[in-house]
Amino acid sequence: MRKTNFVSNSDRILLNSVAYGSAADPTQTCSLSSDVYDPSGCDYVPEWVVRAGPRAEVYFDPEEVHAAVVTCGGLCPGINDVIRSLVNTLEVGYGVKKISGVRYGFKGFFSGDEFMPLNRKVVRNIHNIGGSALGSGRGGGDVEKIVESIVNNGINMVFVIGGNGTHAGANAISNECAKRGVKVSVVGVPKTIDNDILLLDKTFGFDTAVEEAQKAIQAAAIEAQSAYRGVGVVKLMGRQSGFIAMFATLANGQVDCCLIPEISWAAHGPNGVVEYVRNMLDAQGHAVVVLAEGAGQEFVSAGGTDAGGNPKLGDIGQWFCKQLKAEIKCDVKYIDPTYMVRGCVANAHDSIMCTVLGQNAVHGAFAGFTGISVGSVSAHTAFLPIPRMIERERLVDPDGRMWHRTLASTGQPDFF
Ligand SMILES: Nc1ncnc2c1ncn2[C@@H]1O[C@H](COP(=O)(O)OP(=O)(O)OP(=O)(O)O)[C@@H](O)[C@H]1O
Ligand SMILES: O=P(O)(O)OC[C@H]1O[C@](O)(CO)[C@@H](O)[C@@H]1O
Ligand SMILES: [Mg+2]
Repeated sequence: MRKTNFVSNSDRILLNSVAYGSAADPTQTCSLSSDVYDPSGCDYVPEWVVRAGPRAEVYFDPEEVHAAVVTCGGLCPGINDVIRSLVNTLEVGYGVKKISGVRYGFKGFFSGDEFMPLNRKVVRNIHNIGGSALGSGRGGGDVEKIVESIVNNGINMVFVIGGNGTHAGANAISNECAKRGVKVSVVGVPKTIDNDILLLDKTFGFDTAVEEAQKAIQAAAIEAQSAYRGVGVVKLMGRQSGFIAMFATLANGQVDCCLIPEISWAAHGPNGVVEYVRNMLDAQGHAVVVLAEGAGQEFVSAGGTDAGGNPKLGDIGQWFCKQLKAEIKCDVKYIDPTYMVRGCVANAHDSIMCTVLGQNAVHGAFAGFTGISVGSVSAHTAFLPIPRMIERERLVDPDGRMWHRTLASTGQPDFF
């Protein structure tokens, strides 16, 4: 480690960088109006978070470190970039020799699958392929068994790459280790194409997913414009948060209607989306609709949860196309790119972000932090307390400026 540019534990990053933020501002100290951000009416946001970076004093002797890396939940462009950055920083930056990759999510701690030995050579080119070199998975969040594995394998650093659920698991592991007096640093790296983690500027992979989604929307627009009364319908990922749909809609600029989980809408009736599409067809001859997969679940959800405890979704895209075909004369082309927006290599922006996050996660562990995650806050990299980040999913603010920009682009009305 070159002994330059050390960061002090007292260095802070301002979380709320806007003075007198409006009530709909997600980073404001107390939210009084938006029931999306805070049903109780007052959403406390700490003023500062700790600045990430290397510390002059480190808590661990690199010779004695056994680091484990695990990736959980759905895939996201850039996971391999993070793994690569973690390994490079551990090995080259600090001289760690023992790094283990845990296979297929949390259950890899106790499934009997061998850990994958990781070193600079193994990870050299993994960022050139999508997915997770370790395998990812849902389920297996058995904290007792995980901590037993940590103890039995002499692991003292755990890097957990995952979303809200994974971070809840990471926090529980950190707490259980503390309870048992096991000295382990558990550090998260937020991974979600949905961009649904509180307090962060943006999560890695989101940008790439939005970019990939452009291909689907562009194709839908071309199909719609080339057909007689053509309607292009695109369903994009976004379980509870509509960030991908909103950003992809804004970036594309040809979308007539964007439907997201945060905003309820009527399909039928004079103010419904079907009627709106009919009007668009009459007026301009074609229409393009983008739906987040979590939108309109009240019409299609059969209930139930997946192995990670996430709600199982009904197919709103298919359902919506069926309504269109039943009610109006039109030629519907439905595009559901599903996993294509996340099963790909990270773009340059995300790749760099992943490198920065991975490096700082290692700095955090060596500084002796545990139960923290690392993320971009006000354009700086910060260490954040996991519980505060996962109080709930981050959602699109229906009163926020980005959604209003989207409405200005599509020209859509309220659908109720
Ligand atoms: N409170 C918890 N304690 C222990 N483990 C948990 C907890 N919550 C979730 N987990 C574990 O974390 C795993 C990953 O969570 P989940 O499947 O929700 O993915 P995620 O990290 O939220 O990513 P994605 O954004 O893809 O959903 C779960 O499968 C579960 O095993
Ligand atoms: O089919 P899987 O792998 O469970 O993941 C699907 C979910 O994962 C996400 O991509 C989040 O990671 C959601 O947008 C989506 O609903
Ligand atoms: Mg989840």
